[in-house]
Amino acid sequence: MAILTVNAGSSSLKFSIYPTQQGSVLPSILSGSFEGLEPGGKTELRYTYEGVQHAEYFEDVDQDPFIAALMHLKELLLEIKGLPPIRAVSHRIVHGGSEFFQPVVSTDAILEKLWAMSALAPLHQPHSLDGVKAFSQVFPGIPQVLCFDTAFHKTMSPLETSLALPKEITDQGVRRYGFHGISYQYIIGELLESSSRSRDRVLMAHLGNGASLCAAIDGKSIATTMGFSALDGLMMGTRSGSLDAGVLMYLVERGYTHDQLQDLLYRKSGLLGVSTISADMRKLKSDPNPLAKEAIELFIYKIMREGGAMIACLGGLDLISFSGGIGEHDPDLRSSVCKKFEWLGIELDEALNQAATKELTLKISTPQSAVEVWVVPTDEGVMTAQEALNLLHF
Ligand SMILES: Nc1ncnc2c1ncn2[C@@H]1O[C@H](COP(=O)(O)OP(=O)(O)O)[C@@H](O)[C@H]1O
Ligand SMILES: CC(=O)OP(=O)(O)O
Ligand SMILES: [Mg+2]
Repeated sequence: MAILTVNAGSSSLKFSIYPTQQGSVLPSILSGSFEGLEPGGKTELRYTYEGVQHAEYFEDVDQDPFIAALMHLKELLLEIKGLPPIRAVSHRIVHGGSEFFQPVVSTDAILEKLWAMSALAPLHQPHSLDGVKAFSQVFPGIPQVLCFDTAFHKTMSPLETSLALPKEITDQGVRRYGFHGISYQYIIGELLESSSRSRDRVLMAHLGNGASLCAAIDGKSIATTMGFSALDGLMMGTRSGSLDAGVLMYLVERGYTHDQLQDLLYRKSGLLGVSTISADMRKLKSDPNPLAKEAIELFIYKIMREGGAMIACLGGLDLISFSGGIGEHDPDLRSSVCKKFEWLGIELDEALNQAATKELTLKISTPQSAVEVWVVPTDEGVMTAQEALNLLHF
């Protein structure tokens, strides 16, 4: 028996199949991702099955690229012979709102409530829910488990989640929620196994296409940079991060519609908007255009600025970790961020930093560093598989 996990990120669709045995999740036998899921773009499917890597490229001009990717995944799973029977599909769902803080088995009533939250995470929620619908059709009668990114942050205090708005607005559920929770739950689990300082004042940085920071004490989230929606906090691949609401009023006065604002803030800002070149850190690093450098500098500056607030919430810092596509693969970025926090007594072992690979959770600070620095390759897949198994007990 096995669990299929599906993670619809903002720029990618990741999937894995994990066999299970006597209540345990075994290492994945098939895993892969669709990248470049932008309208009109070229989609790249990479997957590994039984240790062999495969790559395919395709263009779907007439369809939403996420829907096209879901269709390809469906075909791939039907094509590959010898896969163990899928007993559950477990989905990462970005927004659970004020109601869903535990994994649940999907029902029509739950899906309807989650659809209503799409405007709060427009790059994710519709894709995830389309995924649930698609896989209910491919695997009829198989439970579809929904795991929420917001759930990990349920331990945040009312002070942290409150917004200084009139009560009639906050009573509607307008508050800070926080995201990347499935990733943070995995990261803190790795840190708890690896470091004696992981119960102290910990700052986790999830830096992918979407990016956020989470402050944790005793393994629990106490503050995070994303808020009501997945727009808040750090600068991201195509999202602005924290923004003075006065800018929105200025743009509305100049005729911007809701859809134009959504497109501007979620899809055209961040690294892409500032650089005018790309949302992909790899491309920006190799581009001589000064705007690419400017975008990277601003990305790092925002981590320092928001990180400072998180460290104040923690009352100091004992451990910082880097995860996500950028956090795991970019030693220069890690080094630049650590330099900004040198005043805390952080000392990076540059050789270890350069050597950190995607596969290993690794400490990259020197023994005398006042703050431990770790690279933790996050794994939202195994976390969602584990949650499904905990819920369904097979
Ligand atoms: N070697 C690398 N160096 C710098 N950045 C990288 C590298 N590999 C991947 N990335 C960055 O990781 C991002 C994707 O991160 P990921 O966490 O997979 O995204 P998502 O938010 O879609 O889950 C890419 O946009 C790219 O900028
Ligand atoms: C919440 C979020 O931004 O997720 P991702 O980084 O996967 O896009
Ligand atoms: Mg992601």
